Amino acid sequence: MRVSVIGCGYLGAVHAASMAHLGHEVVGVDVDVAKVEQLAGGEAPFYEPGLPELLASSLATGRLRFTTDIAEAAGAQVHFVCVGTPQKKGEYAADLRYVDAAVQGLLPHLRPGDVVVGKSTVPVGTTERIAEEVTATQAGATVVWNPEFLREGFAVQDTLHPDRIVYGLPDGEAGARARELLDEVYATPIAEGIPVVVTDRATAQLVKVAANSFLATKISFINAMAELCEATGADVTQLADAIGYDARIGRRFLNAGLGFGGGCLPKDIRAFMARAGELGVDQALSFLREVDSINMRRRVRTVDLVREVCDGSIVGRRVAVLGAAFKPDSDDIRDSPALSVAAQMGLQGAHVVVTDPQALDNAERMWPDLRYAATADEAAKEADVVLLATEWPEYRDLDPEVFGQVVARKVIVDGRNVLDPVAWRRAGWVYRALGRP
Ligand SMILES: NC(=O)c1ccc[n+]([C@@H]2O[C@H](COP(=O)([O-])OP(=O)(O)OC[C@H]3O[C@@H](n4cnc5c(N)ncnc54)[C@H](O)[C@@H]3O)[C@@H](O)[C@H]2O)c1
Ligand SMILES: O=c1ccn([C@@H]2O[C@H](COP(=O)(O)OP(=O)(O)O[C@H]3O[C@H](CO)[C@@H](O)[C@H](O)[C@H]3O)[C@@H](O)[C@H]2O)c(=O)[nH]1
Repeated sequence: MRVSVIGCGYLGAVHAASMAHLGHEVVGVDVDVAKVEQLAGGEAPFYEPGLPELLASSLATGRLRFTTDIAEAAGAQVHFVCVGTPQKKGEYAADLRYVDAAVQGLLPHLRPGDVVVGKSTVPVGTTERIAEEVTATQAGATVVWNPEFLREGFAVQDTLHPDRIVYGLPDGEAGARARELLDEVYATPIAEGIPVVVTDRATAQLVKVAANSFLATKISFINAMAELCEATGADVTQLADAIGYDARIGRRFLNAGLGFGGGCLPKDIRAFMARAGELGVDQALSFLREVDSINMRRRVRTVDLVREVCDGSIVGRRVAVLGAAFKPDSDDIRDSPALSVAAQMGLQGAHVVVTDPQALDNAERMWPDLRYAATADEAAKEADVVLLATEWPEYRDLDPEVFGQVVARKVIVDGRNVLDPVAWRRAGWVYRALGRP
């Protein structure tokens, strides 16, 4: 099938390459000239394991191309909208200007029978508004919502083998026809037995933000327990293991530490709260305000913990921050807890040196005032304190004996609760963590 993918960022680039991999004829469209050139040349514009190989194999089939010209979307039967929906400046609400521009750009190129498939995360009600705009210009086109649940770092695997596929369809013949096309698009994962949940459009939009709200709540729940553990000398990692054995609770997403960041969870829970307010049901989501506060408090607590191990002042202290990305296996620094804490400590007078295996270029662009080093050893040279902020495997696997020779003082704050306190203490380190004695 011929498909277009509008917006080729973390979501769209993987989606475009994956659709070509599944056998479809794909044109990826983006307004960013440099990104399109990179993608067309087979180069991934960001770090995502497996994407360079998928791009290379999909480009080699001749079924995948990239362009900045939206007119080249003409002729595709299915148009995936994958542009960004960031948080508005100074507000909780989502900024829908990119979705609106993408749809406006697409309108003149739609033909009867075309299906516009929203994949971006949008406030409930957006689809219906867009559907009105689309049908006013091209009455024979249909708008559906097919939210995306991929995780960065696992984006290729999650796109090709998702946990579920959700179709938000309009009623009647148009919905039935769109479903046929989507079944054809996802024929391979469907044949693998991936469940397809067919809903109305409002439900599909809500499924996405509900899922992210649940994940954020689970993380903040365990981080709230970490606050209790800090007040009582208990250990949040053991607590998480113990409650996680209960199959109704589950251990995943109960890793306490610096909290959640990234281009999705923080802005999605805020946009959801804003939308609930517009709908007059803000009380229903008032708990998300607490989820957000617990999460942001972890960043403040981390700076305090570093101050504590510096005998009350970080002014002039050398702090090595291991990690800049919002999570391992990604170079994404959007709302990164690691950089947020690094910047705070810098503002408070510490000499901060940040390192990361993949995110240094992005970090330097966004936070030019921080100092950076290529490796953990370089960052930690003569450091008074090391803060593990993003749990990349190379930081989890550091040998405390060897690493101890680099630093000025053997003091480590484990912001992700991934190091073995016994091994680090045995090697002479002062080991501190969030929610752990
Ligand atoms: N990143 C993820 O893991 C992920 C997962 C699921 C859902 N989502 C959702 O997907 C959407 C995209 O997220 P992302 O992380 O890929 O963002 P991103 O910023 O990486 O990518 C967005 C892309 O859209 C392009 N763009 C903007 N306006 C355009 C236009 N008018 N025409 C064509 N291209 C345009 C930008 O240049 C950019 O390359 C968001 O709604 C996000 O919430 C993201
Ligand atoms: O136990 C945990 C699990 C995660 N995190 C943090 O939570 C954030 C988000 O992690 P994750 O959900 O793995 O990353 P994303 O790639 O942002 O994926 C989320 O956001 C995407 C965009 O909406 C969705 O598609 C995914 O399903 C959803 O997991 C990161 O900062 C993690 O460090 C924790 O602090 N503790």
